[in-house]
Amino acid sequence: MSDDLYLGFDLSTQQIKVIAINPKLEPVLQVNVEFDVDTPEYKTRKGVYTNPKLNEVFAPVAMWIKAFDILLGKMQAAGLDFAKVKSISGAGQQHGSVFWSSEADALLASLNHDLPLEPQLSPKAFAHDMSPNWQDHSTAEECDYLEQKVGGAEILAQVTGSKTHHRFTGPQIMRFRRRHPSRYANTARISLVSSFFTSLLLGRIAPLDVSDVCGMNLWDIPNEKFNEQIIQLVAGGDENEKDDLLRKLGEVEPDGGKNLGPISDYYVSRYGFPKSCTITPITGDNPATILALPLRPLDVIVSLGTSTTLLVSTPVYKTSPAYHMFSHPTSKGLYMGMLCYCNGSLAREKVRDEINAIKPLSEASDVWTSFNEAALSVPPLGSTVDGIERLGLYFPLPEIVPDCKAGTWRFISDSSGLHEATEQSDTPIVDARAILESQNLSMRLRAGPLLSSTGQPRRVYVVGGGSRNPAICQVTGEVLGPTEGVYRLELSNACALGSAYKALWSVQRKVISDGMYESFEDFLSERWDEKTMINKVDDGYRKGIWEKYGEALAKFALAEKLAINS
Ligand SMILES: Nc1ncnc2c1ncn2[C@@H]1O[C@H](COP(=O)(O)OP(=O)(O)O)[C@@H](O)[C@H]1O
Ligand SMILES: O=C(CO)[C@@H](O)[C@H](O)COP(=O)(O)O
Repeated sequence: MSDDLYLGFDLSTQQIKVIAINPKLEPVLQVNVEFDVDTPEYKTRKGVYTNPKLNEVFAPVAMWIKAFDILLGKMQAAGLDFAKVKSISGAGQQHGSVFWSSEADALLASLNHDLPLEPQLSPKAFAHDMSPNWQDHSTAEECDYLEQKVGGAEILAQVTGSKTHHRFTGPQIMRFRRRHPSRYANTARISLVSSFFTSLLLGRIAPLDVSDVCGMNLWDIPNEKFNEQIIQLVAGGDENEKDDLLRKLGEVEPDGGKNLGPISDYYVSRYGFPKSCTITPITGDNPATILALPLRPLDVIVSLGTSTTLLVSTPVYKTSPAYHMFSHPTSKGLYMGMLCYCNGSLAREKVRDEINAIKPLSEASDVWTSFNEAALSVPPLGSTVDGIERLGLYFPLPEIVPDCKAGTWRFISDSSGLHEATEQSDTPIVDARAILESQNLSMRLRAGPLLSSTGQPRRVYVVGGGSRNPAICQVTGEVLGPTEGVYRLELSNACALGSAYKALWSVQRKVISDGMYESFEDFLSERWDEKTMINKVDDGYRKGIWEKYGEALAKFALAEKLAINS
């Protein structure tokens, strides 16, 4: 076995990470750079800036480039032999856009290897210094306009895989054009975070990725092309404006395993990458996550990063305004179904901090100890002997699923129905279980139709920062009730890992016939060793408890309606 290396990067909300693997899929290096900590001069909080008055959330593009410079330096300091790197792929937080200036191509092509990247590209390579972030909720007007013009949420979902969403790139580009007309006019090309990162590695502006392009509300998934009606609406109305936006967006690369070309000479001279190192399209962080595991029908991944996402891989293109469909990142004919929640780990951290404020931590405990004790000390749904149950909704940020303003709502269910409740003396303790239950009840309510007739999964795989938490894993098992249990991917960087697998596959996939390659699924299943990669962290289905949560679904749906209408 050779000692070649394959890299998977991840440019996510709060950090940039890399995993290097060898051809046996074994990780040999993991390094990360945390934006708030390692690039403090940008003064972001959790990797972003917010403007609550306008519901805006955005991130400085220069910070990502600076963080990438730092990450490469850390990889060097860790002794990574860049000369052994055969291929690179990666993952980017989805939906964010980067607005390149007309100087970008020339600047990318003439990088001086004596200098870091950031001062050579920023600000001149960009028509706008910020990237709208997936947590942004500023495009209600644009979403309503597009939905009304195209004929409603169902039609948009059929065509683009999703109804309009505030964070999706089409509505975001439309708002950018209206608010910053001269910057839009000065924009030569628009990348997603994924193709922006591919461009940095290639030294030229890269095509959009086949899966990540589905997070824009612009791509006609069944017909595999941009939807010209929507493009024209986003671009401002006439044919010329439509063509201009199509030029700005550029091509979409249909093959997720494509060798896009060799790495830019900049990295060869500065870090010692081989000239032959290939760049494979960087995709979205969620599409890359499904590449980290050999998924079978009825398996779901729950990704517990800054966002919470539920992901399935399916051959059926069945759309609904309730969830998202994306083209699969490697396999034509397969699709990724997804639910995405804005209030994932940051909402859990808020409840955790409220509990820690009343229950000071002992030296031995970590920051999650009291939260976990609280979550597991309360019975399912906080039930009392006299049949009272408690539910809650915890949205410190406006939520995507359901589309709801920011707020916290607590409910009591008794024989007379569901009532909104005020805070009580045990509130933060009960909240610990209630927030985990409500996050899982919401997934169960909506993912059911994507799964079996009973809505019960075979396995739940948990990945991402929150998957290290045993209480979170247990409540996930209790509510979703997978028949084979809950498994944790031991490497918490699932999307970086899936990306590294994609880089390896792109180089080693066998040619089956003219233009046909060995599928990613076959390639991975042959090499993947369940015993070393995952651990069972919860038994999943518990008779009686799963059914109890099933009965609570209608009440939970009502609680959501009450919160939306409040
Ligand atoms: N033991 C833990 N329990 C619960 N949450 C955790 C734990 N460890 C890390 N996290 C959460 O994981 C989040 C980061 O996850 P990660 O997958 O790295 O996110 P991203 O890819 O979005 O940057 C943090 O917001 C943190 O709250
Ligand atoms: O908006 C979505 C998916 O639609 C988010 O999942 C982003 O892709 C950001 O992911 P993390 O930083 O939480 O990994």
